[in-house]
Amino acid sequence: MSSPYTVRWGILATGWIAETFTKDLLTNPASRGVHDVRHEVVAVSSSSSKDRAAEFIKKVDAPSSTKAYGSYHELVADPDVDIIYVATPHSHHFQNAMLALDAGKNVLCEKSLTVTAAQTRKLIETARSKNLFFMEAVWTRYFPLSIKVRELITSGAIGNVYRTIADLSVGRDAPEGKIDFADSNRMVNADLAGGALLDLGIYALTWVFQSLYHTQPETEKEAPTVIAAVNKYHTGADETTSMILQFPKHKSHGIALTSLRVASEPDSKDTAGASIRIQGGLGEIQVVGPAYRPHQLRIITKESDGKAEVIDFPIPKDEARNWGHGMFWEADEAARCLRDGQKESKTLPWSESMVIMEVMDETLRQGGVTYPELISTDVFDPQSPLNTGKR
Ligand SMILES: NC(=O)C1=CN([C@@H]2O[C@H](COP(=O)(O)OP(=O)(O)OC[C@H]3O[C@@H](n4cnc5c(N)ncnc54)[C@H](OP(=O)(O)O)[C@@H]3O)[C@@H](O)[C@H]2O)C=CC1
Ligand SMILES: O=C1OC[C@@H](O)[C@H](O)[C@H]1O
Repeated sequence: MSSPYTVRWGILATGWIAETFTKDLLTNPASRGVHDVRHEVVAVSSSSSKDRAAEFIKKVDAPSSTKAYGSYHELVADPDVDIIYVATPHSHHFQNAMLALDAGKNVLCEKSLTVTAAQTRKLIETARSKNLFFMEAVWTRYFPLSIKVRELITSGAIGNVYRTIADLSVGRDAPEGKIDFADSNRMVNADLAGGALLDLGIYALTWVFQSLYHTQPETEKEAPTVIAAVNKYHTGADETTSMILQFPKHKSHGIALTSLRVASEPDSKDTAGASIRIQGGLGEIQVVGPAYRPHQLRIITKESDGKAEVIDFPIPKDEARNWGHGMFWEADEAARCLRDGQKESKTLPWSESMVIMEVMDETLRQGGVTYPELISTDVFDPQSPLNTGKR
């Protein structure tokens, strides 16, 4: 057997998801049955300080040879790095991903990809013109569970899919009209592109798009129209957003829901029912667990007489590190694309990221949500405070 293709990662930012993703990178791929690719973490950068990057390296138990940088600029200039993982708040994604692409680096960028569709367009154009790999890190798409759902749909297991209802909401309602996040928290802070839609609604949309758009034959791809209802929080960010997406030619509807007030899973024990229901003429696929990290499918078809076939999808753990979150599958996808010279992932192509961003743009427009110029401009500025960390 040939040796696995190795990808050398540079981690941009040192927050919660950077830590989770990097720990996944450091798991043994064999623990999830993967033998064709592997990952090395070669450098970490923090806009706060070099010490913070060094602490992060220790915390995730990365090799001692991993380089610590005190600036994003140094990271993107490192010739040993093949691909940069952008793990800053949404507000920063456009400038940070541009910084990396501009320096000739491939990029995996956290969700939501950008604040505006125009920013996403600019990133795609830049990746294309520089012949670089670029992908939105919607990790859920790469789960074996998601692959199974797409297979079930395209094989006709539930007939034509006419409707998908998907919800990702976290119940953080608090007294006196407040939400249980400090106003400075990235979940509600407009300066960090906070709000339910960009942070959580993207997952509800992911399920609508996987089931009603991605699975459409290439020649029949149809972008949806959207009607949205949006409640705004006092910070200006959206707190509850509901969208009806219509795909007229396909006669299908997607209902994507998100809220910071009510919970899609009030007790986290699956008793509230499936957070995603994909409904076809011949049956239904129910996706159980939070929309970002579901763990079970229930397939109910007319043929099975209403009896559900239940399939569990546990997240594999690397026993040696006592870790496994599920973000490694998207990293494996990025590695395979790099190995095969593909500049975009077939599982989440640039065109689809673009249409999703357009739906989010339109939703925010209908809801009257606007973000500051610094974070919504599509003019790249290497010296933007978003790149230098001078806050
Ligand atoms: N895929 C998933 O499951 C998840 C994805 N996410 C996504 O990851 C991104 C980051 O989220 P998360 O890790 O929770 O955020 P954190 O606040 O925990 O971390 C963000 C990091 O970005 C850097 N940063 C740079 N400028 C700022 C600034 N002005 N304010 C705050 N942070 C700044 C900091 O790193 P430094 O100081 O080192 O530069 C900080 O640690 C978001 O886009 C979010 O949507 C988040 C959670 C789960
Ligand atoms: O991507 C995410 O998934 C998990 C949520 O808790 C988090 O807020 C969000 O950023």
